[in-house]
Amino acid sequence: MADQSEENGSDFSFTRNTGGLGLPMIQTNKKPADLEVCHDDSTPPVKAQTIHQLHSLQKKRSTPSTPVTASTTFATISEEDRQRQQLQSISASLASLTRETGPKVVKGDPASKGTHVDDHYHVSTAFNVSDSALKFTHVLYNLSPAELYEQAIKYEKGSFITATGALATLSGAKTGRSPRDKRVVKDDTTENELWWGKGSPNIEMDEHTFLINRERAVDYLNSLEKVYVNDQFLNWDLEHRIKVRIVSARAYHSLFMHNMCIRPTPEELEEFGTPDFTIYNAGQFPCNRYTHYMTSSTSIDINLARKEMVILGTQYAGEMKKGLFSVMHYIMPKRNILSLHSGCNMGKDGDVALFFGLSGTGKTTLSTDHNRYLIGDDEHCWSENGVSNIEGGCYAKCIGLSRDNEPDIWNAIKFGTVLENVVLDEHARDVDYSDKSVTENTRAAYPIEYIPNAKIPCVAPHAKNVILLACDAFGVLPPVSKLSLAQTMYHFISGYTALVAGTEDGIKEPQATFSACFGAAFIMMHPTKYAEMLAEKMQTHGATGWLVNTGWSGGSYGLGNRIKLAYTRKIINAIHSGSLFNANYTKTEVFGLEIPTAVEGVPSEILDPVNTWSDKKAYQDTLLKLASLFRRNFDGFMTYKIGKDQKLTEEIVSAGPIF
Ligand SMILES: Nc1ncnc2c1ncn2[C@@H]1O[C@H](COP(=O)(O)OP(=O)(O)OP(=O)(O)O)[C@@H](O)[C@H]1O
Ligand SMILES: O=C([O-])CC(=O)C(=O)O
Ligand SMILES: [Ca+2]
Ligand SMILES: [Mn+2]
Repeated sequence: MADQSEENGSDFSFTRNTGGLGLPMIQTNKKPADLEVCHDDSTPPVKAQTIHQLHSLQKKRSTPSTPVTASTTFATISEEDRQRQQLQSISASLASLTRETGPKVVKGDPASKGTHVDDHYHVSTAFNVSDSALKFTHVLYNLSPAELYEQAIKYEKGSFITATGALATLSGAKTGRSPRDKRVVKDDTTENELWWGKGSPNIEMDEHTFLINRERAVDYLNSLEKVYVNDQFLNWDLEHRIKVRIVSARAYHSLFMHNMCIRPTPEELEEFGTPDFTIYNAGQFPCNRYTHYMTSSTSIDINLARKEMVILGTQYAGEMKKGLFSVMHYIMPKRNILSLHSGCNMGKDGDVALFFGLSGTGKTTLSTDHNRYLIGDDEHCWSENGVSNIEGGCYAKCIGLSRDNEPDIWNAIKFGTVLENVVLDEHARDVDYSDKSVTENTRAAYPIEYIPNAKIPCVAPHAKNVILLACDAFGVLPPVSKLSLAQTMYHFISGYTALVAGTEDGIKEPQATFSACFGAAFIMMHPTKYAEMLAEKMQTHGATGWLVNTGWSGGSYGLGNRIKLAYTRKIINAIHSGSLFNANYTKTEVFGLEIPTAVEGVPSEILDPVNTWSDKKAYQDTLLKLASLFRRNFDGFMTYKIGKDQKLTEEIVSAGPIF
């Protein structure tokens, strides 16, 4: 400290003039009488007799963030009754289906003083006493990010606060979803309603097996000292909002869902009641491979009739996010609302764009746009009311993240954000976003309001542009093309992208992936059901379809390069502004795609990929190869009718490649 000499009441001071050499000389200021007792009485002492009392002074009761309205003051029950009802509801969620007793749940952290089991807010139905009914399961209910940070750091190895304040954590052995372990209960209803068999993501299981896994998860959770419970919402459209409860064993899971689902206000939480859907996440505990249907120690099981999902054997948090998305793909279309694996943003004039695409194609990157309002980055509903985000947060890929390329995402990685599987400096806690040591699928989950231009509530009018993103590692699809409605449907049903298989062991063939509706892993009904709804909505609202290749240019992977993000952004800007709609177009061979002759800010020669390949024969061969992969994939859909008459189906089929 430079200057303390003028501080009030100080007994000693450093002189300012040290002559610039060494430590300053100590001088006494006061008269000898003052020096008899050396004490600082500038502030009164703390009113605490013990260290416990001192600690208890630190915390005060939370107050509601919004004023309690007159109606709720009169209508509601006492605080005590409400707390009891809430615990009863949680206890019911955690109940075994085979025992009459338990579990006993109590609110609060078992580690903290003041949470006693004789607290009057606990529920016990222990008449026939069994061991499991004797113990209490502590419920950590809708904790705040700060509380969850403390829990994670104290109890979950591999949890760290990064230099920018995010919570870095590890998801364990699984660093991505396990689609082959995702099962759906086939009962009399779902047998007819859902898409089963070849190509479908719904692997069947029976009700009985589901109950075995549910019991396993519930017993595991109840055996723990404490569980986390999140009560939250899905879908910003209030008319179609869904209440979800997530029971989990890790603070990481609770904070992830806190960020990803819509966060209720304290008042909404008071009136929460019974959830519409419940997740039991017992991810640390495996399923039993002697159980029927189990093919690994991982099982993610959805039971639509019971409105429940069970997770065993994987801690990857994306299973919860995408499991709920699957559920929305069932509930919403039944209400004639289209669920979409897409990002969404809106311009200042209210023009709305949807960004479809498989993982890694740019939904999050391109919907997060400094010049537009963000509605959401990954999951939406399109209803009569317009477009609404399903979630309350974003889930961005972090590999290669840079401040320059993605400033808004970069800045969102701060206190409250969950950073999965990243590598950080052991001392400074700076994250190295280029490091793939744990996985290539490093991720950041943050509340949507961390993006400065997010629109809250996350709802928008009907879509004007429907942008299909494909990361084409073959390098033959044009950077942008304008699609007819039939072409949009053809490409929507195809759901193409091609990424590179293994980036490490030398150059490999790009891997073509076809995932119907750009999200086959999450749809529940047949793809044509969603396609039909999309066609109807696009027709009604006059939306234009676009195909944007965010992948390779100038050759396939290994020869060419990924299209510069800056160029893709220029293309997207031209779509938003309407200038691309009115541009001049030429038609490509084979795929019959309309490509613009010029886009502002983009070198014209890259707009037709043939120009960027030095080996024209190789280009032609690769183009035909990709076209035949498209045709082979689409064969599986040829027999399905789309829309009210056969005409649209025929148009869609002939909108594919011709060769
Ligand atoms: N031209 C480009 N356009 C879009 N993204 C690009 C481009 N070039 C590189 N990228 C990178 O590709 C990645 C796109 O990932 P993004 O998170 O947007 O995927 P996503 O479609 O949201 O996938 P998911 O559904 O798995 O979340 C980002 O890491 C981005 O930096
Ligand atoms: O679900 C995940 O793990 C990531 C994601 O958004 C996707 O794969 O579409
Ligand atoms: Ca994303
Ligand atoms: Mn996604």
